[in-house]
Amino acid sequence: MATKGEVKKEVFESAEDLAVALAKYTAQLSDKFCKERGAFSVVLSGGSLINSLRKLVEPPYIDSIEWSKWHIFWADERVVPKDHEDSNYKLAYDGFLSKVPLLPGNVYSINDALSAEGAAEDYETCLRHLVKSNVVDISAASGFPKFDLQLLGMGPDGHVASLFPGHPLVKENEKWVTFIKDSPKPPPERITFTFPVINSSAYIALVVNGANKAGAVQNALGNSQNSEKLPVAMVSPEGELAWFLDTAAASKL
Ligand SMILES: O=C1O[C@H](COP(=O)(O)O)[C@@H](O)[C@H](O)[C@H]1O
Repeated sequence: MATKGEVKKEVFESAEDLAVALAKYTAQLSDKFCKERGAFSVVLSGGSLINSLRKLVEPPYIDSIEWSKWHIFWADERVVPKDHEDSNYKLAYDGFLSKVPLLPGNVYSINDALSAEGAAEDYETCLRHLVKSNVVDISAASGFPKFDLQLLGMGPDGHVASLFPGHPLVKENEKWVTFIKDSPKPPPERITFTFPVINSSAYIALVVNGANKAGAVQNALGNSQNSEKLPVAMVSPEGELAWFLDTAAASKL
């Protein structure tokens, strides 16, 4: 287990170097949790993160990772059909999941036939079952599910999952999964993990590329003059937080 509250930060010269390091990090944690728990619960966000996972589908990882022990979840999902261009599931499936030998029953996507409220409730119910069957760990400290690894991206405004700056959902502290119908970034209807679920994680990798994100990175990690704490600055897992930044994203640090 990582040291409680440990924060690591690495800056990479290129997107390629970042992807190589992220694959190594993920593979090492997969090995650790598959040995310790017989399962590896992995949470994905959407967006640019998926492209940063591209090295995992290549040797040596494609052959060495125990893919059948992986269980895949989403930190947030847009309330659209799974074959819609805006679907985080579709993005992950096309770019990553379809290229590795996961068990289809271990991929927990939302029920796209439901409303935003219904889909959030349904996803939380699914998580509660998986906690009972020990597929997902539970945090003794918080009582919220404790995922082994959450792989999160961040928007230029500092949002993580679908928790946006200034939105009341950032303060939700009871629900595991909630919904938003007025997302400032389209599409407007989404479901999202709440901060207590994000912050109960054993490990979080925050993966950020690009100069348009440098301000939000500075808000979280640097000496920003901006007193408003962005959602990304509220990411503080029980275990380890590892930042994977390219030089452009780290340019204001
Ligand atoms: O809308 C979303 O945006 C964020 C950030 O996306 P990026 O393309 O700027 O990396 C993403 O993490 C989230 O899952 C997604 O729904």
